[in-house]
Amino acid sequence: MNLLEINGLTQNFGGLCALSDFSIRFEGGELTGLIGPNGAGKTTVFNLTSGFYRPSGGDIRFKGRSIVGLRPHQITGMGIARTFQNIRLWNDMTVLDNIRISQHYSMGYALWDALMRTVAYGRGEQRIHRTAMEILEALDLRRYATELPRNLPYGIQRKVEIARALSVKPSLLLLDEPAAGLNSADIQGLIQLIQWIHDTFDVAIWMIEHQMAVVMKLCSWIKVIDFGVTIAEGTPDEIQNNPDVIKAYLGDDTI
Ligand SMILES: Nc1ncnc2c1ncn2[C@@H]1O[C@H](COP(=O)(O)OP(=O)(O)OP(=O)(O)O)[C@@H](O)[C@H]1O
Repeated sequence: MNLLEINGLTQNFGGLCALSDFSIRFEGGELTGLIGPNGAGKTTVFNLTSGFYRPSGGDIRFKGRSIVGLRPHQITGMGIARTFQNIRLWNDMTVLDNIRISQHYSMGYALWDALMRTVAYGRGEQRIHRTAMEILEALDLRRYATELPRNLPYGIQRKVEIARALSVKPSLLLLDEPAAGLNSADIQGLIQLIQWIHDTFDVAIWMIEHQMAVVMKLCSWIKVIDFGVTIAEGTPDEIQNNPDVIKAYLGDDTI
């Protein structure tokens, strides 16, 4: 059984076909890239996979089950976590609370427990706190636990967002332009971090990225879309030398 299987995914927005007949498979453990020029439909693919949009056509199966029509939190609960192109942290909550809140889908207790502060509630909260601290420790973020995200450098905010996604122990992690807005030193750190996450956790990573150095360094397989249509897929070498890809990006120049 494939971890993720997308077949014939199509998304129309009014008269605009943002994505057409998109298919991909993950067996588990891959580090795969999704690239394409601005407006190609990349984030649409992630929004569909994570339940933010309901597709106009096609199917998305995760661990053998169709997830079309499920709510984002249900999909997260099944094991797909994501980050966003524009960082979406709760700026009035501490870093620790940002991580804790993302895990509440798996609390294992009902509203009643929360209202009555039952033993199950207490245990659930302790487990959430422990997991959050472990993930902060693992990503070397513990010192920021009590800080508000808005007071942190952009590169650290990115890392916190990745930590939050990882804290739900996903089997598939979607990273939407993780290098956006980072300086070159932060980008080197990000490359190392993503590689470390991939080597350390049992997680497949699917990444949208405009920074070719990041994609080419990290991904063993890359899919390219343009105007919602898949125009190429292959290894970094194959993609860099693919004339259709070069044309889509730069006309007649190289990437
Ligand atoms: N909710 C929406 N309503 C209408 N049009 C949308 C919506 N979301 C995306 N689009 C359109 O769909 C197309 C694909 O957008 P998408 O954000 O998926 O592209 P992208 O490849 O992620 O672009 P970028 O690299 O610039 O982030 C664009 O023309 C965009 O304007």
